[in-house]
Amino acid sequence: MQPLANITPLKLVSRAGAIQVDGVGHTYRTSGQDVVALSDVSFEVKPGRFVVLVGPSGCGKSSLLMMMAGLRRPTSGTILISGAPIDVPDPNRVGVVFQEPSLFPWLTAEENVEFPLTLRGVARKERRAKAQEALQLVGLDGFGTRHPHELSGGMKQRVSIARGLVQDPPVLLMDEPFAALDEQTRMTMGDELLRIWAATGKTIVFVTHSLTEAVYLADEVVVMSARPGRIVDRLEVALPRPRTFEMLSGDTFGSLRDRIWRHIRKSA
Ligand SMILES: Nc1ncnc2c1ncn2[C@@H]1O[C@H](COP(=O)(O)OP(=O)(O)OP(=O)(O)O)[C@@H](O)[C@H]1O
Repeated sequence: MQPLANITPLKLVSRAGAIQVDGVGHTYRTSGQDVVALSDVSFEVKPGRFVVLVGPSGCGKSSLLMMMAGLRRPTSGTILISGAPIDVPDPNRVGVVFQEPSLFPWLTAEENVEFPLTLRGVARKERRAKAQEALQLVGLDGFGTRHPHELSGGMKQRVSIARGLVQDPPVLLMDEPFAALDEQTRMTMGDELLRIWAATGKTIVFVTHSLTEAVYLADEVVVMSARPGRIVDRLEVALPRPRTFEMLSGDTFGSLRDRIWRHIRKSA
């Protein structure tokens, strides 16, 4: 009989929030010619990590995010979210925030946040309670009855983040969410996002063109080549948390940003 010490204990590991991208490629078939956007992209994200994707314009970052959100099918390879394939959007597993907040102008902030729950037929009282909780999380307590035109750019993006979080998905995908904001608001929103991330423990995959934003936010930066996008580097950001403004001028920060820039310059 096998001695007990040699038996590997069965590990009950929760895969909620884990992302596995395996050999993913994507080709857009247009009437003129095929556009190979991505080729053989593989990486894993452990639950609760903050991963930032960077790469030259047109390298396929948004396409990759759309596939991770179930909004597009890979031409090759597989994507697992929380251990299962993602073939169609599933707001219970993945929340998505885009560059433009894309709020309905005729709905209040609260109603915009509630919208995914309204689509699912959730009762009004429960919808309202969840929307208020999400608005509180993004720092918009008391602004629920305002319409989008009564909110600043940063506040609108907060509403959009609250909408992405309202169904409490373990994964949040963010495609250049702060790109349209002025620099000061963008910095503040970065800190706000880190606060929300720390409070919720979500897995976040965040796309940006800003190398400073990438290093400031990330546990890990994944660098992609020019189209067809492939992964050319993965950098662990070994800066302590909470991140602070002072870190931006430190040597560690500078050398990480330089390393990313060297890849991007080579690809451009
Ligand atoms: N619907 C489409 N039909 C044809 N080609 C497309 C389509 N969408 C994207 N592409 C092409 O696929 C490539 C990747 O596009 P994608 O938007 O994913 O890149 P990106 O890295 O997010 O770009 P950017 O950083 O400029 O936002 C680009 O060459 C783009 O022109």
